[in-house]
Amino acid sequence: MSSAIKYLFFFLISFSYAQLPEGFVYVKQVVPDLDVDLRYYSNNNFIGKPVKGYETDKLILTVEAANALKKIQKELQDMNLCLLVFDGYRPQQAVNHFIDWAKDLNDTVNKHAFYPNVDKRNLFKEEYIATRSGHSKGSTVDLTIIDGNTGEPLDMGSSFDFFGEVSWVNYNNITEKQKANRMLLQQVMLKYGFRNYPKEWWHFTLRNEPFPKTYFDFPVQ
Ligand SMILES: C[C@@H](N)C(=O)N[C@H](C)C(=O)O
Ligand SMILES: [Zn+2]
Repeated sequence: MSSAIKYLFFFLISFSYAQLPEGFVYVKQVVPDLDVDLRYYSNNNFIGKPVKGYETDKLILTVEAANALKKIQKELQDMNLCLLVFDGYRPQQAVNHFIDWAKDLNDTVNKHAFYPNVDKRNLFKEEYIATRSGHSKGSTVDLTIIDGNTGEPLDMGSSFDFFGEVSWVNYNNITEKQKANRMLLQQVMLKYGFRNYPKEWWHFTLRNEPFPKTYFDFPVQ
């Protein structure tokens, strides 16, 4: 490719990304081969429709969190595995949408798939959803591991955002294979500086997060 064409290519690419606050990146610019399925941009989530503040399916994180994911992806690829990310930076307006949704107890369209055994009124009380989320600080991710050949997620014993005891990391009544898959995810995430939230096997926060006290609200666009 000639340098003029290269320049044009990067010029055009840069138009598809908005300007982010300093310290944040579009993760695909750091880890181009990362699989992302931003669930809150879709109907496939616990509220059953796209969430406010998610205007595109582009994953955004702090630079530090994205760099850590790059190392994790590399380590997994050496085992013919990859990461699949469901959520990263989450604006406060999205969290506020969750809070408003929770007030309408008649709206249970996706209860069967995401919280069949938890009363909707208890989702915040039981800490499956937070009113002030680590995600809004930009260094928290929800993710799993997929098989490099098939693209199928490893069996973790429950699906992403299945709110209930079966998703607690140390839940015992799952198969040895499911436990081993959870442990692999734990091990690789902890190795590169993340800590897990014990009630959700998929939720990890960078220990040395650069914005530990700031809840951001810029949209995902
Ligand atoms: C909603 C779920 N994906 C999640 O991220 N839960 C934690 C507790 C949060 O809301 O920060
Ligand atoms: Zn999460």
